Amino acid sequence: MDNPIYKVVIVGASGFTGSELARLLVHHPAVEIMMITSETHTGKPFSDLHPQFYGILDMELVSASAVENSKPDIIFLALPHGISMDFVAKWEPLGAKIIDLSGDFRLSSPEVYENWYEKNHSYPQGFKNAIYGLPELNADQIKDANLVANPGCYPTASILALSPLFARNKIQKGSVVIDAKSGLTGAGIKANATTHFSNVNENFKAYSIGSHRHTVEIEEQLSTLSQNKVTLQFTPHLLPIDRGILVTAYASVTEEMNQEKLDKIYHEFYQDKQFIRLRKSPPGVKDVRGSHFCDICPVWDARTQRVIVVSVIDNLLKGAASQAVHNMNLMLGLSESTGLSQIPLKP
Ligand SMILES: NC(=O)C1=CN([C@@H]2O[C@H](COP(=O)(O)OP(=O)(O)OC[C@H]3O[C@@H](n4cnc5c(N)ncnc54)[C@H](OP(=O)(O)O)[C@@H]3O)[C@@H](O)[C@H]2O)C=CC1
Ligand SMILES: CC(=O)N[C@@H](CCC(=O)OP(=O)(O)O)C(=O)O
Repeated sequence: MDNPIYKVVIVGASGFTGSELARLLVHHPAVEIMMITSETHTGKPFSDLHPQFYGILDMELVSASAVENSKPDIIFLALPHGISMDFVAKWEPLGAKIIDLSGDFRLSSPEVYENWYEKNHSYPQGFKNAIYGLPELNADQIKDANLVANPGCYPTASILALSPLFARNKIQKGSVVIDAKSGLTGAGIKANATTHFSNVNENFKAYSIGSHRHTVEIEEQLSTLSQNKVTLQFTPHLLPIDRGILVTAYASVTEEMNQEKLDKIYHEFYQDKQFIRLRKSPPGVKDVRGSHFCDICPVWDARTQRVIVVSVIDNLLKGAASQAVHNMNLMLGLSESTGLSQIPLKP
């Protein structure tokens, strides 16, 4: 018997992660893109907005209201936070599996969400079913999920950098500092004063010090992993590049450490994780650009007695779209790597 072809819908296809989803799904052997939506550009061919798809995906963009009668198997929500939640509330009864790329269902409760996102949550019931979609940590739960909260881009790079140490409770309480840098596509497709060329070009700056919403996402996941409440420092920076995140994480440890021991901890934790590449020298963002890889380099600094871990991802892929496809593969019982074999694009 032939393998089934699953029908997918991309909601918010006019944005950056929506178009990256389309790029991955066009050639995915187990799915067919049945619908792509936009409210602002309804009626236009997708390739008018994203000319790289000319002759490949010229399908017309339709309003999201068309989804209700379309019986999809998978719905990807590539919408801003605060918007996604209404679509989840409306579409959960349709029976399709939903993968939400926004932050609306990533946290432990509506109260935590409202505190960090400074807005009311319109669908608190959704938290009961949502599974945090980081395949390296939660694959078994993702397989059975109907609603997956795809992780944030900074949290993906940060959590993966530190998970092996937290899982074994090797980190000294209160010692973690995460210094993170992101390319501009992390801010979405709509231009604003911060992303204006002359404010970004040849510039480099920190933002949201002590208050970025990804802080609590990282803390919650590492708390669950270590079964201890984690509080950490997280500082994001805006890089004048298109895509890529580089995290440098610093921590003190609870026991005698050396490089060999550190390497062993990381190799054991990630031994069967095909998209984690442990590197001997610090990776750059171009080493993973356009791919689903997360490259990680853990270093022991004997002089300062600290662990320093560098990790890199492509924010639009491992930080968003390819992670969503990885989650879809798990939810559909497909091989995890289906459609995710892109080699990084360098230079
Ligand atoms: N960019 C990144 O690196 C990452 C993004 N994410 C998250 O993924 C989601 C999508 O991000 P990204 O693609 O960058 O965002 P973009 O801003 O590039 O695109 C979002 C799309 O959502 C649609 N949209 C906006 N408002 C509404 C609305 N009220 N109703 C319906 N549709 C709306 C818009 O399409 P239209 O106006 O055409 O309908 C827009 O193109 C966000 O939640 C983001 O936080 C997560 C990880 C990384
Ligand atoms: C460079 C940049 O602006 N990055 C975004 C985060 C990226 C993202 O989309 O995060 P969520 O999915 O959690 O919204 C920011 O700092 O707000």
